[in-house]
Amino acid sequence: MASPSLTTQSFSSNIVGPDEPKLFHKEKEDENNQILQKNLLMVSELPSEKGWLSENIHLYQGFWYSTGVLNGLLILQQCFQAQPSDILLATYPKSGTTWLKALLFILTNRTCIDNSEKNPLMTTSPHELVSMLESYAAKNPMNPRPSNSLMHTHIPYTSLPESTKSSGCRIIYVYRDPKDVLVSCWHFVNKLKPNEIPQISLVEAFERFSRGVSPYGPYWDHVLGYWKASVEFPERVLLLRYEDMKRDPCFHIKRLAEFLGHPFTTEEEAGEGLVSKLVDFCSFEKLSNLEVNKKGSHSGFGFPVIENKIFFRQGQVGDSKNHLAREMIDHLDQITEEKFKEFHLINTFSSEEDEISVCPIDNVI
Ligand SMILES: Nc1ncnc2c1ncn2[C@@H]1O[C@H](COP(=O)(O)OS(=O)(=O)O)[C@@H](OP(=O)(O)O)[C@H]1O
Repeated sequence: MASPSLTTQSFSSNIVGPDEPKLFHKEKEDENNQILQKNLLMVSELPSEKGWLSENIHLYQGFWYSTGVLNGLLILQQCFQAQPSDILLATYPKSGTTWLKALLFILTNRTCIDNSEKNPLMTTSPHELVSMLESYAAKNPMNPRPSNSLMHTHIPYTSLPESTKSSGCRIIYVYRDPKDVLVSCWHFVNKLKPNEIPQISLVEAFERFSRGVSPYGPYWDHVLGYWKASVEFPERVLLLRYEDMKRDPCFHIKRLAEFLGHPFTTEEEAGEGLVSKLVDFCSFEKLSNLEVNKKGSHSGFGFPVIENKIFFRQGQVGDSKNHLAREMIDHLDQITEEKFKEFHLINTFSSEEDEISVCPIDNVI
């Protein structure tokens, strides 16, 4: 039997609709601008560096953010109210967000998994179905809570709004080999950037990523924040690793369902049951080949139009070996070892790297 849905799905947004009186629009716009101005003043006093795209990024509470994201984060810290039934997916960028958004959406709406129009994932990007909190808050500063209880953020654990910790809401954190994260992020940023902005080279991206100066970086502190929380509050924070999920997705989906308090039934787990259907539907091959993800677009991250296809590239473990030189790989592995050693997260990525053939350094662009 299918388990009940965990979320009340409503695809309406909290943005003022077209029927609202013009005056209301104007007042709302003025209020939004006041909040923005106040936050910008605060941001202007923070340490800044050149970002991966054209604009500067700022150091706030030990992590780097673009101005728009930081504005969203400040709004969330000021007034976001989490509910105990909320489910928050947290990730460092390019660690499996799109995949987990799709999986969690289906997991919490188990009745609608099929290839018909009734399944929202057939026609809508996972990024539209599961809102990113900081981006939503920047657009809706007076009411920064999306209507769905399934939400996503890239914000590090230590900077999350207090209510996400005190409410007891569930947090699922996915992390991935930092070398693959760097390469995925570099490809993404260069696809996202407007034509008039020059590309960031991989060497430059590597240098900044290694120093921790990357969007929401340092990567290592990001992972450790959630790792520590999962050790302290295992009933509230679940850590998943992209590579483990690729190896045995069914096993980890079952873990996920149990963590959310809605384990699968024996029937759902068996053979071609719901678990394997769900895993197949959310696989890279299936999702990336849906019409909506090949041809569709949505707005977000401060961009009016983002093509859905740029969230799907290869979906493989270890692609970084095709881009990074041996020296770069060794350097990133060394940082990972130093940072993670005392927390027993050491060498979690070594098995993928044993038989790698790597790019000569001169070939890295
Ligand atoms: N369904 C599925 N299964 C496995 N892997 C997938 C899936 N969908 C997307 N991807 C790969 O995930 C990478 C994008 O990361 P994110 O989704 O975290 O990006 S973002 O933070 O939301 O921008 C990016 O990784 P790379 O291919 O290495 O660049 C995507 O290809």
